[in-house]
Amino acid sequence: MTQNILELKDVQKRFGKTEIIRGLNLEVRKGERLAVIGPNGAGKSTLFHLISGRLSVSAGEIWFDGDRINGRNAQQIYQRGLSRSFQITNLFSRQTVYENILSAAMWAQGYRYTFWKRISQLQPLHDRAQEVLELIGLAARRNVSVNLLTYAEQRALEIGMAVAGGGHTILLDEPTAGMSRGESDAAIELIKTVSTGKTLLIVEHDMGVVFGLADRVAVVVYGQVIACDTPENIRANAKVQEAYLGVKKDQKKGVVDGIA
Ligand SMILES: Nc1ncnc2c1ncn2[C@@H]1O[C@H](COP(=O)(O)OP(=O)(O)OP(=O)(O)O)[C@@H](O)[C@H]1O
Repeated sequence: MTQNILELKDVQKRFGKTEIIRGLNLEVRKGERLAVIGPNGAGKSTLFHLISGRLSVSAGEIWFDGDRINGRNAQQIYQRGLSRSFQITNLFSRQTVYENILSAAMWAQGYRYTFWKRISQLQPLHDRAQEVLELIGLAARRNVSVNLLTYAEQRALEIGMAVAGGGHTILLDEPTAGMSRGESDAAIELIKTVSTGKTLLIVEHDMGVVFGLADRVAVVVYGQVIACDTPENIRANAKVQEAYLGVKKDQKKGVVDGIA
């Protein structure tokens, strides 16, 4: 029997009068790697904000690990085991790599940054921060200010901060955006490593990353999931090819082959 770790039931999100998420249903299985793809503006990031508690739903239900989580705040959801990536803009750019990882681990435990001095006594959090540093390959950059890291290193740090809290489910929003092919390949390996034994949801535009990582792919178009299936079946799905790309297969075959 398949166990779902996350379920979205008829979720809606409006900004003012504009409906962005329009009755979205999605089931995520425990331990799977699920990629969320779709055209620009389809609502993928909004969907992640709803799941992680950064935004509240206008209607519908979100269930995570047996609990209804819509209505709970981001930290409560994080503490239940759902970690999401921090954007670069959320990193403390003048703090070191280590301090950023430690801050993320602290936040997951419910500490605020003002507890900084007392945290030196909290050895388990330091141990966790060191473990994550090694996991993401930044141990040698431990004491470097974040603003001196390369772009790829900053993205790796974001992933590290997402997993620092030890959540069993990880949300990553476009973790390879702006990377070269080589950097993306390294990021795929890193994401595989950090998500081993966990559930992963990833919003991703790069189809090489999607097909290199995902067990299943959910296609979001105009605020709804129009298909959720294995990469092979998504590749062959005519509805996806038309709706996702907005073209008929014979009109733009090369591009369709690109996604497929
Ligand atoms: N806070 C907000 N207020 C009003 N409109 C918003 C807000 N956040 C997002 N939107 C709108 O919702 C729509 C979906 O945005 P979202 O960022 O979720 O799409 P996306 O699928 O992640 O797009 P992309 O692939 O380009 O990142 C867009 O039209 C966006 O302008």
